Amino acid sequence: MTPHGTRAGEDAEDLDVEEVLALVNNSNDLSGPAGRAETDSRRASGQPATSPPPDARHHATPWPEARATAGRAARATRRQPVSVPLEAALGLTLAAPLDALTDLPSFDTSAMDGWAVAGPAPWDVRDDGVLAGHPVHAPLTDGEAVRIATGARIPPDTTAVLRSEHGRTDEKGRLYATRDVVPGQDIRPRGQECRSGDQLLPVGALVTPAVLGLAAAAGYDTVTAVPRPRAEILVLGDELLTEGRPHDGLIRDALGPMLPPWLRALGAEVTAVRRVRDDAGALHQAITTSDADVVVTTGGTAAGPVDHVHPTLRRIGAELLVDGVKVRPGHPMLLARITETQHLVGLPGNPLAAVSGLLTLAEPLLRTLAARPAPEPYTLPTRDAVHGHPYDTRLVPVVLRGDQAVPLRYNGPAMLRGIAAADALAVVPPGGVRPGQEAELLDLPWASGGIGVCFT
Ligand SMILES: Nc1nc2c(c(=O)[nH]1)N[C@H]1C(S)=C(S)[C@@H](COP(=O)(O)OP(=O)(O)OC[C@H]3O[C@@H](n4cnc5c(N)ncnc54)[C@H](O)[C@@H]3O)O[C@H]1N2
Ligand code: MOO
Repeated sequence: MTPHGTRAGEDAEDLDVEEVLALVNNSNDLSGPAGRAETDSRRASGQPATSPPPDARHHATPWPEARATAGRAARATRRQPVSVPLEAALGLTLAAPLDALTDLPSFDTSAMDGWAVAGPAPWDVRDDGVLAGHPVHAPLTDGEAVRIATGARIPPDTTAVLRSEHGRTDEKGRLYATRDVVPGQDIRPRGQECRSGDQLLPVGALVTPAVLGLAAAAGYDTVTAVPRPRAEILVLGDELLTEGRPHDGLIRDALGPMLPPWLRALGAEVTAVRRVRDDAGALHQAITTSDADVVVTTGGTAAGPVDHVHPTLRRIGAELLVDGVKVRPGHPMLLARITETQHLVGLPGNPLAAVSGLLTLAEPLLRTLAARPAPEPYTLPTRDAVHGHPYDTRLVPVVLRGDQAVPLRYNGPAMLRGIAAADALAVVPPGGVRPGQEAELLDLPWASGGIGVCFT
């Protein structure tokens, strides 16, 4: 069982994601300005949630603001902490403090292979020995020694542990030390690392492989954590093939294979990947029957004859939080609140535009739902000049070489060749960057070396 630590009189089980996030990320002002306040006041006034009229859609959101809005969007969503077996907890955020369930070490322990000795040398060595995992041994009396292994319990009344390389026996089998013996040497006293009840890690800590080890050592079988947000992927497009080579105007679905592991790396549990034909009724059915925290659609965000995402969101009365972003590629991306507890991220169909939507909208949204801390922003000089868009931010695949970001070719919206070789995306402001100019970088989950590399 997992204990329920308390914080200032609160039951940890009552902590919701918002509180955990506040603890994880308390230096950021996440209370947020416009978007949230506007949403809340609209709700409070009882007005129906509606998308803006079509003629307002060209008022795309600036890229930094779109990310901030996505990061704030889920803050009001209450998600109850869950008890998770250690083997399933990697990458989650602790929703209760990790308090030691035992002293560590939980008994006086030998730090070395050698002898437990009592009193001054020489010592008569007992016939038996003490191994790790053995129960308590009979007390030693002065002048006695017993062979002992690293990790074994120290017999009562032991003065010190003599390492095997620091002892020699005479012809009568008596043991001598070849250097001074300091009382207590090479004994790890019970409670040296912690006492039962000590807080080992606070609420908000990320469960890393090391945390799993610490939790196990401290007696845990489960930890109390923020659950992984559940994401369902709806792949739209009648032109998509799931196998073989493109033919007769049909193309391979590149997003079906790419999105599930990417979303997992961003902290989501992917519950399903469903292919939805270009039919408004089918899309309506798929969205309204989903029980995922986040529905991710691909394609159908623009204004073509079979682009059904906007009309469907209007039909269900979804609240459009972001409707188009001033970013290239990916400008038709969108974020909507479809129920009190569910969001929809609409990724454009062009594959690199979809990646842009993942990093712009899905990443901050999932991060908030999972109560993960925001990555520290960082910049590097770009080796080469990168053309900018006149008004919009560009996201350009780069490889990191030394302390420089090297822009890659094949960075068009429909291309994956650049991103497949990349370490990061460079954020290129309107107007572009000159050679040697610093640009912000968004690490790709597998290149960052962070917990995200664990595609569990
Ligand atoms: N009149 C306008 N047309 C378009 C605009 C615009 O502003 N005005 N924006 C363009 C941009 S930019 C993008 S990006 C796309 C976004 O289109 P949709 O989200 O509606 O996506 P689709 O039309 O369904 O597909 C676009 C493109 O991507 C291919 N695709 C779709 N899904 C997949 C997939 N799973 N794997 C691989 N490729 C996929 C699809 O076949 C199309 O070629 O709109 C532009 N048009
Ligand atoms: O979003 Mo589109 O793919 O910019 O070019």
